[in-house]
Amino acid sequence: MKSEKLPMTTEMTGGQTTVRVAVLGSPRAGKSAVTVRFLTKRFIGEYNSSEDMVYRHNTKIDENQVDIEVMDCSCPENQSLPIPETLAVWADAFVVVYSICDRSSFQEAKRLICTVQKLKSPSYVPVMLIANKTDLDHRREVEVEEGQELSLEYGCRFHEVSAADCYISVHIAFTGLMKEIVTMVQNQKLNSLKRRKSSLYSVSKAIQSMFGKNLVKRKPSI
Ligand SMILES: Nc1nc2c(ncn2[C@@H]2O[C@H](COP(=O)(O)OP(=O)(O)OP(=O)(O)O)[C@@H](O)[C@H]2O)c(=O)[nH]1
Repeated sequence: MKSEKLPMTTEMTGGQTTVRVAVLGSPRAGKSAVTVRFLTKRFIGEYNSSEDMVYRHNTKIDENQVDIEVMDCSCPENQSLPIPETLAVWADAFVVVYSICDRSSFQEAKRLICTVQKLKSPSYVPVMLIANKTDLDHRREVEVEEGQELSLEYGCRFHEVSAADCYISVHIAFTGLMKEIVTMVQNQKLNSLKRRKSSLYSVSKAIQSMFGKNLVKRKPSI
């Protein structure tokens, strides 16, 4: 994962929201396939996977125009890399992908969820666990119940999908996550606005008590 020079803030300017999502998982779990399927509706069989890739996309979610940035994090074979702190700061949410045909990718998914939650602690971070390659059910090594249990344990979303076979399963999963992030970003903005108004009110009150003037006629509605 190469993530040293990342912009570090979630933005909401005017009606435009930017949400940033990092896609993590074992090598060959299908991170690129899932990401590209969501963003382009297409399944592309093979990707150059030695570099982190940031995809940008603009879409409408619940009447909000949203800029989505998705970082497809590369993962060298046979290595469990630490998650860079810059990536944890950059991302508003994480998608953790495993393959239902590869138990080790499921174990790695558990490690990754645990790590991102620790890195973001004590803040809540939306995490979505994606079990990919359901079209290969005959080679299944991880049962659907195991994915459900893991998601319950860590309080994250869970979807089984096939990037190869089914756009709609990928679309439903990602759209749900996007909606959650947009709502979170909007609530954060609303709360900081409320805090600003209430601190302005406190300053006015302090000035009023110092100078005895009736500077504050009524509490601003927030
Ligand atoms: N049958 C099947 N194959 C898939 C699916 N998704 C991805 N693949 C295949 O799995 C292999 C790995 O997919 P990638 O999307 O490159 O996986 P990745 O996690 O990005 O891999 P790295 O970048 O190497 O870590 C490719 O051969 C894909 O064609 C799927 O849903 N079903």
